[in-house]
Amino acid sequence: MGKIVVEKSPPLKGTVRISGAKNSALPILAASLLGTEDIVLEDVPNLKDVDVFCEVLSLLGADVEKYGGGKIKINSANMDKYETPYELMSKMRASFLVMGPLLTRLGKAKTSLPGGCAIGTRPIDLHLKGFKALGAEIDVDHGYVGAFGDKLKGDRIYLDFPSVGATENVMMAAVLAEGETTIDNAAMEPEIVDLANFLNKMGADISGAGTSSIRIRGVEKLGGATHSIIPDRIEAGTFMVASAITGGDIIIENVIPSHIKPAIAKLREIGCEIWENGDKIRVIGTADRKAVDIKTLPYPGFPTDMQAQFMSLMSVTEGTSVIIETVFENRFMHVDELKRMGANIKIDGRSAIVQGVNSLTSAPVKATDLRAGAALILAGLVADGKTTIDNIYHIDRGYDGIENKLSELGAKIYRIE
Ligand SMILES: CC(=O)N[C@H]1[C@@H](OP(=O)(O)OP(=O)(O)OC[C@H]2O[C@@H](n3ccc(=O)[nH]c3=O)[C@H](O)[C@@H]2O)O[C@H](CO)[C@@H](O)[C@@H]1O
Ligand SMILES: C=C(OP(=O)(O)O)C(=O)O
Repeated sequence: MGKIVVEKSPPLKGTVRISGAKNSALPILAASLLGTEDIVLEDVPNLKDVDVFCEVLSLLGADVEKYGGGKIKINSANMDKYETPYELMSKMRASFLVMGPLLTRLGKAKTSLPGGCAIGTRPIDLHLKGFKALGAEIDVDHGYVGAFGDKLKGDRIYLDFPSVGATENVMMAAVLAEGETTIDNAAMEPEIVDLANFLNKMGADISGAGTSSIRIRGVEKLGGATHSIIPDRIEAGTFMVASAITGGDIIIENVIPSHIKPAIAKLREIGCEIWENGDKIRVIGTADRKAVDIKTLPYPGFPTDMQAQFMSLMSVTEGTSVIIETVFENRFMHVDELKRMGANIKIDGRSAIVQGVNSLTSAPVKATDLRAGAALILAGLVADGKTTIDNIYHIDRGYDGIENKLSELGAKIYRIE
């Protein structure tokens, strides 16, 4: 596995096109197990996570054909396996999203327990609570979790936290259950809406996605669909910060501005100029930035997946910023790496107190998780010298050609073996 090298770069200029959203593509790939006819997905991002998910689908017996250019055809008519092995599960937590579809379509599902990761323990209790409410028996044994139930029955389910994954898994399990299911305190992320739209195209009957109460009326079977994945709001936000941190002037294409409102609002508070025009956003950075405070929250609050990138920006913004992480209990792994580059950050429980410094210096650093990796790239764009980033497989999980896209905007970034 190579490394990414980032050198201090000029202000970024030009236009960048955002890829389809990882966090939509993965649940939609899982949902493709529910249909018995051809499914054609467009604008699927070219990511390691998508490759692994396609491997999982093939292993379960689905036919998966990749055409390039973000187009994938899936047919799950002959899907007959119900077990996902540890080897694939350990590569990507989101593969747990096959549980709901397998359970409701085959009456059984078994996968290895996902375990914790760098950003937190990430339990699955809410997913299991939902499956149980639909009538499934849950069995946890030898590191595997099984869910069994020949005919699921709709029910009213309250999620103690608006978990994105639990909302998706339970919604997918409920589409073929008998009767009506309501998910209360559901997650409201745009990716939930994209998944519901896709399922409805396949013949499901879901209403209320995008609100905190989702109603699913069970149907007998689902067919095929053609669907374009929505743009990745986190990739868009990352490029917005890249323009802000370098004092650049870039146009970001293929973005839905209403999906990324908190990042737009914060960048405006910081002093950047932002223009929204249809599916484009222009971000003009400035050296004269103001410190701001940030608190991550479920959608429509400030996304936890943008916290690390804003931490890099606040590290080189005069004044004191307080960043509070409320979604994951351990999502500050990037702090030590940024400190190695000269950032002045103190952690106090779930808060990071960032005292802006005039400049960062390059250092060999490690991407501890996906967004931490993005934050280090952003810091590298303004640090003196050459920053070498290791463990870049995290970055490849979720960014489609990030170094090519940044290079085209004038950044000095490349990969070495
Ligand atoms: C593939 C995908 O879409 N990943 C996103 C998804 O992850 P994911 O779906 O894993 O995130 P969740 O919304 O489920 O997790 C949010 C919080 O709920 C907790 N929790 C979750 C499930 C559960 O059964 N019990 C429980 O306590 C988690 O530990 C975490 O503290 O939403 C996160 C929160 O926006 C994003 O950071 C991830 O990028
Ligand atoms: C945490 C993330 O993803 P995942 O849930 O796939 O680990 C992310 O996209 O920042």
